[in-house]
Amino acid sequence: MILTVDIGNTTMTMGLYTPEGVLQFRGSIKTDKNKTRDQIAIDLLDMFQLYQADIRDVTGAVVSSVVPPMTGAMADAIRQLSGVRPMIVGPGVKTGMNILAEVHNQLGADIVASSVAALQKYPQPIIVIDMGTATTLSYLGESTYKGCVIIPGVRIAVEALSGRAAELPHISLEEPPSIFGRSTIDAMRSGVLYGNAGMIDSMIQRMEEAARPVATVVMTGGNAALIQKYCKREILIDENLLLDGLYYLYQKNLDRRRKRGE
Ligand SMILES: Nc1ncnc2c1ncn2[C@@H]1O[C@H](COP(=O)(O)OP(=O)(O)O)[C@@H](O)[C@H]1O
Ligand SMILES: CC(C)(COP(=O)(O)O)[C@@H](O)C(=O)NCCC(=O)O
Ligand SMILES: [K+]
Repeated sequence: MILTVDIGNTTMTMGLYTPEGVLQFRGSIKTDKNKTRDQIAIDLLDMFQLYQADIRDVTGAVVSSVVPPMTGAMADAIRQLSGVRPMIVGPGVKTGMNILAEVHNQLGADIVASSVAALQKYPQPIIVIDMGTATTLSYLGESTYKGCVIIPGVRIAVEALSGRAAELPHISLEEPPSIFGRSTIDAMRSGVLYGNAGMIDSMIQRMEEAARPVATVVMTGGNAALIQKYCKREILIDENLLLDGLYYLYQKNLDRRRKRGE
């Protein structure tokens, strides 16, 4: 079994794949930079117990992280529990994808993983949208990562607004009765939901104008379902995109790791 783990700024998501690539379970736990290695190990054990799987069946593991202080602790915890040394997505990992980036290792490991998965799963050119802590849109064509945009995420934008405007409350993101807010809360909900959806539609259009029209727009991340339903463009939702990418990266690098005796 192959364990895949993505450490994002809000959640750590874990998935267990069979060697053939069938996802057995996917679970997530809140990201917390202050956790010790032991606490992370307990989180892993809990997740396996919850989904009635045995961590000793893990024969390979792969981790992507955009939270550097947690990467080493997660790798250590996986090694302690399964005896497997995880592959860390970063310099030295073969992606099979040409990356047009000025500083190669600056590109987030999560963006690398979901781009690899999108190229494997969908017709090109592709725009991959990750609605996580940050909202990112990446443009892929000719098996090449051509660049991305990074935008404040849906939740952090609305939290910043509530935090900085004395009369604006913290709100839950539910559908307002109409685009015209007639209470403060509905006005904020309308602004956040339709505003983010409109921004996504417009960014897709601008990226297509700057490159070529795309064959696929695919969205993932914790806020994907919330925003996709208000977008005018047809957008696929793929909740497993990032973890699938980690599984593919693991498979692509298997021979290389074997040769190095890892
Ligand atoms: N069940 C959920 N668990 C965690 N975050 C969620 C959930 N549903 C929606 N969200 C929202 O999704 C965002 C986090 O998305 P996620 O893809 O986990 O981010 P990251 O990859 O940055 O950790 C947050 O803005 C959060 O408000
Ligand atoms: C853009 C991100 C903050 C998104 O993180 P997330 O919302 O998934 O937690 C992350 O991919 C990151 O830190 N990237 C490094 C900078 C770059 O990709 O260019
Ligand atoms: K995540």
